Amino acid sequence: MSSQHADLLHLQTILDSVADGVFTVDAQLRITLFNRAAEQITGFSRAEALGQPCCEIFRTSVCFDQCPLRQALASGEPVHNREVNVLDRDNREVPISVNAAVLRNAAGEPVGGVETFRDLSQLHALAGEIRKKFSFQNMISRNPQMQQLFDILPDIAASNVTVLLQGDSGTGKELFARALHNLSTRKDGPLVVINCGALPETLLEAEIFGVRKGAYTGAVADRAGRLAKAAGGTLFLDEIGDLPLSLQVKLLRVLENSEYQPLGSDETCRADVRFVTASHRNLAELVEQKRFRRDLFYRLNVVTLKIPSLNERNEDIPLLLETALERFCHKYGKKVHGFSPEALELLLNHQYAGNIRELLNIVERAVILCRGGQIEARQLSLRPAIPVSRRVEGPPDADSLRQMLLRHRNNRQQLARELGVNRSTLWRWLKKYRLD
Ligand SMILES: Nc1ncnc2c1ncn2[C@@H]1O[C@H](COP(=O)(O)OP(=O)(O)OP(=O)(O)O)[C@@H](O)[C@H]1O
Repeated sequence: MSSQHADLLHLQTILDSVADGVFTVDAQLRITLFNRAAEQITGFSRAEALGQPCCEIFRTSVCFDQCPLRQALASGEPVHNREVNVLDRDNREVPISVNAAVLRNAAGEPVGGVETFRDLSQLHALAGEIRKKFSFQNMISRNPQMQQLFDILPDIAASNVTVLLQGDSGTGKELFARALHNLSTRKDGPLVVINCGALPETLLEAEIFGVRKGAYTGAVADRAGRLAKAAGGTLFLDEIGDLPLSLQVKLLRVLENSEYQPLGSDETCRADVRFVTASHRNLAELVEQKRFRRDLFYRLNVVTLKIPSLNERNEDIPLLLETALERFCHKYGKKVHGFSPEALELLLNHQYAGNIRELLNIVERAVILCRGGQIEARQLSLRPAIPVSRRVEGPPDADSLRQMLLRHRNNRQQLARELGVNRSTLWRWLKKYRLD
């Protein structure tokens, strides 16, 4: 046996004792070594693999446009921890993490490459289990405060009590409202949502309480309000802090004796709804400022659930990112397996002023832009964080808002996205400064 052959056998024995899959290629990307773990993960035997172009044996989702080996050979730099899927011999997809590096001869010239890879199937299965464990009614959180809310939600839902949800924009208040409805005895009835900040006073009154024909010019027929539409179910009043004082009196009456009168009518109707309300503003403070009726406040906050902002539960960011990635890959038919280490670093340290809605927007945009197997930092286009003071106080000053609106050429959806708020919040801000 030549000494070169003996060296090769030694090397093969060493490689076979490694738990990760390892193969090497020559300059033409033909397989020259293939260890036991590589056989187990791909299902191909060493005899089948040796001498074959690596893309015929090691069939990954990135072979033709983002091959880690080609990239390492082209740049001379190793590629680390790239998550891809490999098709095994039976055409089953196996998730793996890949590293690639250049092999050089004694003179330092590239003569081929080495790829090592780890089977992530078990890790993924475990991640799925963890996600299941921390999911509740379409909401995901491992934060102890949120877990406590998940825990008490079924009892609160069953009690039919009026619930006030307090939390910043994008924290999931509407998801909580839906969960309260779905877990209640009214689940087979309708869940009707109305945003009290999105309509001017008269329209809002007509929307909630309904209109009788002739109540005002244009009211040519009777129109049922959301209170009537929600009969037998739940009425979710979002941004209740924006309800004008005149309507607060009317709502109080419904809460006290279930009675109301549609606009332009003397007839008294009975309401059969469960109320859930939400506000990103502190209602108790609005009461002190005399902008919200104290008696209504006490009626609404029989049970108040405070939903923490995403900054108060950073531990949720990885799970949310992973779920969002899966959701948007499915929506756009893309195969993106993860985030590059730099992208992940940015995402984990970002201040999500728009909370979960902002996180979802960032991932959605990145998935749309992503061409390779993973999301890169440049696809995130993270805007600088909005200062905390602005987040809590509300809109930027009138001038800044006007300039931002101009910059987005009046496209409110884009502007709302930049500010990390929903469109109705932006609508209120524009109205406040008469920019609407
Ligand atoms: N815990 C969560 N897990 C997964 N997705 C979530 C979670 N919380 C919120 N989301 C998602 O984030 C987005 C915003 O949530 P939602 O509309 O419920 O927030 P909100 O507090 O009602 O916002 P706003 O006050 O601006 O109306 C939605 O797409 C929702 O599905």
